[in-house]
Amino acid sequence: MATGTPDGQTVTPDWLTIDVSAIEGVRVKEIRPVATSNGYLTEIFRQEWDLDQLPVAQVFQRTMYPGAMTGWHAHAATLDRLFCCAGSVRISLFDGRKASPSFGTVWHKIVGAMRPAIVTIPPGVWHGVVALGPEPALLLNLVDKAYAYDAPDHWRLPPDTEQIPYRLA
Ligand SMILES: Cc1cn([C@H]2C[C@H](O)[C@@H](COP(=O)(O)OP(=O)(O)O[C@H]3O[C@H](C)C(=O)[C@H](O)[C@H]3O)O2)c(=O)[nH]c1=O
Repeated sequence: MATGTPDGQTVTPDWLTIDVSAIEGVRVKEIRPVATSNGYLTEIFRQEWDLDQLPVAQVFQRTMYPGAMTGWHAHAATLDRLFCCAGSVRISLFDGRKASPSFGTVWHKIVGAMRPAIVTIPPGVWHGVVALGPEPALLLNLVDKAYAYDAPDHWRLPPDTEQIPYRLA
């Protein structure tokens, strides 16, 4: 056999990814849909899951065409809680908080209708989302502070920025 590199472990025996807490404060809750006689029921968020202690101030839906991408963005004060309810997305994160133990870390999570999960992203963590696969992706965001139309808490970097060691594009 030619020399190669062996795969490392990526999932536990019950198929949970093993790199869940790579970035300080980022939480991932995998959710198992309940099969019913006429479809499925999937919970999205419960306070008692203890992902954070913050309110849900607004819920909005982001529709992404196949292949669409949001550039790198971060919030100074707002916590994002992302849930992909149709299609599939890759959420890429970069910890830009100098005081964080995971400062400088890049981490990715693929979620979607086949693998529901809610991902919480604290302020100061840069994120970019890419819609994967042939279907539009529907992303819900349950934020702790409602969007301010006149002064959005929304900071941006280009997808190929030198400041983050991962190219979204
Ligand atoms: C968040 C929001 C936006 N808008 C308007 C503002 C823009 O004209 C347009 C698109 O919003 P934005 O440029 O913020 O879209 P994205 O850059 O894709 O980012 C949004 O979707 C990704 C996945 C995130 O994680 C962000 O938190 C979220 O803001 O909708 C509103 O009218 N109300 C709102 O609540």
